[in-house]
Amino acid sequence: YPRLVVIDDDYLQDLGWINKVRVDDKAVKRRLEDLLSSRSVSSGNQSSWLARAVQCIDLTTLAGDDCPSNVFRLCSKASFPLSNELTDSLGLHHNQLTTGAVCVYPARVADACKGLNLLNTNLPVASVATGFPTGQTDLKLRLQEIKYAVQNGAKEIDIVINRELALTGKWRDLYDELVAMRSACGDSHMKSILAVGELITLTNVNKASVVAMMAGSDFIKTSTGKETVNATLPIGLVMCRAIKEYNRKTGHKVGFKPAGGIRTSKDVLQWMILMKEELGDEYLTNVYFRIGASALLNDIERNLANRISLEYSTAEEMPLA
Ligand SMILES: O=C[C@H](O)COP(=O)(O)O
Repeated sequence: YPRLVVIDDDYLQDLGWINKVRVDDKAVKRRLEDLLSSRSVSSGNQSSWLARAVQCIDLTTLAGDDCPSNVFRLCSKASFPLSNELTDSLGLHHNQLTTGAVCVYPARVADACKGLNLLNTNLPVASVATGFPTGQTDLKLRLQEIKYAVQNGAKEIDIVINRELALTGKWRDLYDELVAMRSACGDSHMKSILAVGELITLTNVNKASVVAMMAGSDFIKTSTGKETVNATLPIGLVMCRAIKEYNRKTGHKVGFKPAGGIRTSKDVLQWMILMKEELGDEYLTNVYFRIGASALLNDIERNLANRISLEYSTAEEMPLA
């Protein structure tokens, strides 16, 4: 594959690597054009790809008016994302398909755990933390927030990185903060949100990805969904290459989570093609691939229903999503 990320041969297993990275923006554009024009999912395979996409969704609600009842509804939807008719059409048992996780604010983690428990579903609860979405609080408070979410039952913590440190090139300080966050997560997985829309250059995206992985992130995640620019394919490609390079140099496999603005079946199929082509089939499973999305499931349901009945339902006909 063409090298998009250039790292000097004499790199060390330390932050010296970061200073030697640059991304060729034109090569990123070319690779994506090539990928999207030469690869597609055949019509006959789209239903199974979309079912797989459902399993990778971190079904998310991150709203100011979240409350126990809508979090319970989210948990129900995550536990039984498709109607019986749709699961039958996919040849699956009714309780065989769930989303990858539910994702909520720290104050709603206990509600989500209770809801999933009532539904008898063994799905992880992911919590955003560290002053999500901006991260603009003291480090001590950000670490306390992680611990609060973990104590309430979150098995995955979606932290936000400190953008000031990234934008001013203080990669060592960023690394130190992330190591402290990793430690606060304990046994829970850490997903590091880079807020790529605020990092200005693809080179910064690559550097932030590498620092986050070096600090022990289980996943790197594009965005909070609250920035002006969220998950885009060029940014995703750069992050995938960082994951690949990191794996090649260290043997560690880090997961990837695009999030923010992924709303249609067409969008998600493009992301899955990117995963398959850049990182391989393992990155089409929810062990290594998650999609942070609040509205995507609705469109997938409508798309699958369309394949059965040849009628594209309205969003209102799938109200729970
Ligand atoms: O992490 C998840 C994102 O906040 C979801 O963003 P979205 O509402 O654009 O799907």
